[in-house]
Amino acid sequence: MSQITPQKFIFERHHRLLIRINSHISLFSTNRFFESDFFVYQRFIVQFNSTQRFYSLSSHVSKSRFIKLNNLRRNCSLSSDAAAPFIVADDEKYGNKQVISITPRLYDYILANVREPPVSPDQAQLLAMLVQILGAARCIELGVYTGYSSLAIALALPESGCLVACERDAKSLEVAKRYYELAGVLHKVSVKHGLAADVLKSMISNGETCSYDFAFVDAEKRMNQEYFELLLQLVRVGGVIVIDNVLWHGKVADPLVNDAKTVSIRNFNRNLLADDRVSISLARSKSIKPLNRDNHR
Ligand SMILES: C[S@@+](CC[C@H](N)C(=O)[O-])C[C@H]1O[C@@H](n2cnc3c(N)ncnc32)[C@H](O)[C@@H]1O
Repeated sequence: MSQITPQKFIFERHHRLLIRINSHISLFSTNRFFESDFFVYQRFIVQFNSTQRFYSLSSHVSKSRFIKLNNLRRNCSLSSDAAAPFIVADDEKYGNKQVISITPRLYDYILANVREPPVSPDQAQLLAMLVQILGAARCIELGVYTGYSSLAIALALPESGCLVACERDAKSLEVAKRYYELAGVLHKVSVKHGLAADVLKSMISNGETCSYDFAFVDAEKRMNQEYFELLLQLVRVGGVIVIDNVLWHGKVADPLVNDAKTVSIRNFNRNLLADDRVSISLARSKSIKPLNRDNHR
């Protein structure tokens, strides 16, 4: 149950977020800025080009501060050692999550592949916050595992909301369902056991196009392009699609790494950059998934 805590207390941890949604989304957390400065962006947030809105969740954050913080981050990043390895720690304090330094090479990759690199709070908070800001009622998650991120989404949904949670591994789903029940959100979650692409295709055939507000993609990385195309049909204009771990532990920026998964993520990132159907932003997260989860991808 401790996994639920960060989402439950999302508004009580004094994170100040400024989120701008017009041609892109910018996110940053002012009070966590300094401690998290050296961790990488790893998640694309995709929004359909439509709305011209401005959300300020903190009246204390001015635009000039935004610019100042961005400049500072840039200086810090550029001062890091070119020869430093990407992976700098496996920190017990953060549940043995792997953290990554921004080296000049990775930073260059970020600059070349995103329209604006923002800063964000940690993963589940970001998902829950996006769901709340969007006023999302219908969401999709691809890749549930034991339910951590889907729980964050389900908790942020209204009582009448619905999350389609898709996972190919039945055992993981059983664990997830136990936590949905314990958290009192089981009624909001429609669990789909199967391959994500097949589930999305059947949702399209069932006439569910343009009926979802939000999607989180965290399943088979090599399928990201296909998931994305299917989700573009299911998520409404103005909706948001979040794609996990697009920097792939920094490997996308390493020309010496050319395994199939890395190449496919690299190609997907490049395609997304050129895709004018959507606005994109790359959100930094403080932590990367625990190493042992890689076995499930
Ligand atoms: C990184 S884990 C998801 C973690 C989860 N989103 C969370 O934060 O707790 C990836 C999951 O995707 C599932 N998966 C991988 N390929 C899949 C596919 N083609 N269809 C459905 N699920 C898939 C794996 O079984 C694994 O449980």
